[in-house]
Amino acid sequence: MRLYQMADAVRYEMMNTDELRETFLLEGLFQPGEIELAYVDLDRTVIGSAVPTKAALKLETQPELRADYFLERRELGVLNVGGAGSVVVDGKSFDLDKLDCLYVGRGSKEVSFTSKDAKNPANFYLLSYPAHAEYPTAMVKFADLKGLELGSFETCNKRTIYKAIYKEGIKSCQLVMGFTLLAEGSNWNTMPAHTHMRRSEVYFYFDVDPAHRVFHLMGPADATSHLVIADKEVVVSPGWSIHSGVGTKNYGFCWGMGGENQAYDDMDALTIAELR
Ligand SMILES: O=C[C@H](O)[C@@H](O)CC(=O)C(=O)O
Ligand SMILES: [Zn+2]
Repeated sequence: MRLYQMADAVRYEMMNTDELRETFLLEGLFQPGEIELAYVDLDRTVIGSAVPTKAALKLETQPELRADYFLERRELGVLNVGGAGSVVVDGKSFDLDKLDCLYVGRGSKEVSFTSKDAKNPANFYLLSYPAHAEYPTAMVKFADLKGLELGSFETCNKRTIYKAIYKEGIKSCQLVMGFTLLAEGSNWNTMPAHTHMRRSEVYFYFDVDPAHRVFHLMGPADATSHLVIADKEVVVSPGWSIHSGVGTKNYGFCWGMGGENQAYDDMDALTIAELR
């Protein structure tokens, strides 16, 4: 498992492009036939991917966790952004089509991933945090999610927010997770931007056209930087950082958070005019 140590807002100010990318950006996830995992010291986040092809992939415990099994002290969110697949949790199978989301509760001993068609494999995005209690494993289908419409065509930020794991949805200890789809012709996410010191956030960009990129904005409001990112790359956003992006074309992204306070709208809002 790769280990990431987050920089604070002081070190951030001194970092060049390569250092920002090495610290805050995760590349190279979603390898066919593999499970990839990264451990981030901030909020003890584990970020990963599972792309099963012909054989099932098993979520094994990792030496760095010092745990008998992966979810001994953790909970897990799974979002499928690929072809149809299944997640089997302690013998119970959940079928996930594209944009279906699964919560796997603490204490689940065996988790494995399969694809229906190895030629169009499932792409499971994984996000895990420590958990103090067990909540039931539960799935929510994309079709059953009620979208929240935000933004407008005039400001190029028309998008729909789908909340899956949160206070009024699937229950969890600290994980809050959902995804946002940009309308065609809109390219700004999370603008006006915000911070939330109570939670760190992880942005996983998907459905980014291979010829296009998203300019992800980060940093404190008065000292922003950007990371140019391609499809299926992930940015870690500490509580002091804004997290917003503008694509050269529309795209989707999964947002997930760990920390305290699961109220989705617990955000410290910034005006556009405050940004530098
Ligand atoms: O804390 C919440 C998150 O930053 C996102 O949910 C914001 C988002 O998806 C958007 O505005 O497009
Ligand atoms: Zn946020």
